[in-house]
Amino acid sequence: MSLLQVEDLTKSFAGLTAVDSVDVTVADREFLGIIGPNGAGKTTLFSLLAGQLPPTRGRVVFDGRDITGWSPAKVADAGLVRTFQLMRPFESMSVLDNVAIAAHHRHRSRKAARRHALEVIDRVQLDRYVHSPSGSLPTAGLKRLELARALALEPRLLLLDEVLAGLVPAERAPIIELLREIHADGVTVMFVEHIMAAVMALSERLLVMAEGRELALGDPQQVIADPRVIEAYLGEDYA
Ligand SMILES: Nc1ncnc2c1ncn2[C@@H]1O[C@H](COP(=O)(O)OP(=O)(O)OP(=O)(O)O)[C@@H](O)[C@H]1O
Repeated sequence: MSLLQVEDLTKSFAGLTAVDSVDVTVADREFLGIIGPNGAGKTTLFSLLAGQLPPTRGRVVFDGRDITGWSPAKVADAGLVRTFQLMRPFESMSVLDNVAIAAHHRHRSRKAARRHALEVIDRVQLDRYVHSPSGSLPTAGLKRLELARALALEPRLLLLDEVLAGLVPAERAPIIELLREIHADGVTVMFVEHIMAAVMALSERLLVMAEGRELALGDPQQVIADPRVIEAYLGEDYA
C-alpha cells in the first residue's frame, strides 16, 4: 500500500526550476534513499512535501489525503515530519524542554508531553544529556536531538535531510543503527544523504535527482550501476 504519492511536483524560483515534474510513490514502511549532486532539488523536494514551500504545480497525497498547500504544522499533525540540514534547537533550553515542545503537539498535558519526551530521549540515547542545555551538545548529540524532536511528533513518514553530515565515520555507525531501528519500528523513511555507505546500507529503493528531475529510481544496486548516475553524481571511482 502506498503512503505517499507525489504527482508532477514542480517548484520554480524566478527562472530556475528547482524541482521539475517529480512523480514518486512511497510504500508504507519503505526506506527510500535520495541522492544527487548539490543543487539537484532534494531539499526543495522535502520543503514541498512538508509544507514549507508551496509548489508551483503538482500534487502531494499522503495517507489518502491531498495535503498540497497545507501548512507545515498541519502536515506534521497528519504524520509527515522532516528534519533539517541546519539544526535549529533552542540552545539555552535543555534537551528535555526542546523535545517536550515537539511532544506537546501530540500530548495536551505538560506531564504527558514530558513523559513522552523522556521516552524519545531514551530511544535516541540522549538520556545522559537530558537536563543539559542543547547548545552544549556535541555535533552527534545535536543530530540525535534533531531526530528526537522529529520522533516526538510520532511521524508515519520521516524525511531525513543529511542527518549524517558533519559526523566522523565512528559517529555515523550508531546513528545508522538508530535509523535502522526507527524504520523497523514501522516508520516510513525518505533519506537524503551524500554518505553512500549509509545510503546503500539502509535504502530499499533509491531515487537519484539531477537538475530537479528524477534521473533514476529503483533497486539501489541497479541504480548505482546506471552509467547516467555514475556520470551525473557518483563518478568513475565509485563504479
Ligand atoms: N528559496 C530559494 N530561492 C531561490 N533559489 C532556490 C531557493 N531554494 C533553493 N534554490 C535553488 O534551487 C536549486 C535546488 O536547491 P536544493 O537546495 O533543493 O538542492 P539540493 O539537492 O538539496 O542540494 P544540496 O545537496 O547542496 O543540499 C538550487 O539551484 C538552489 O540554489
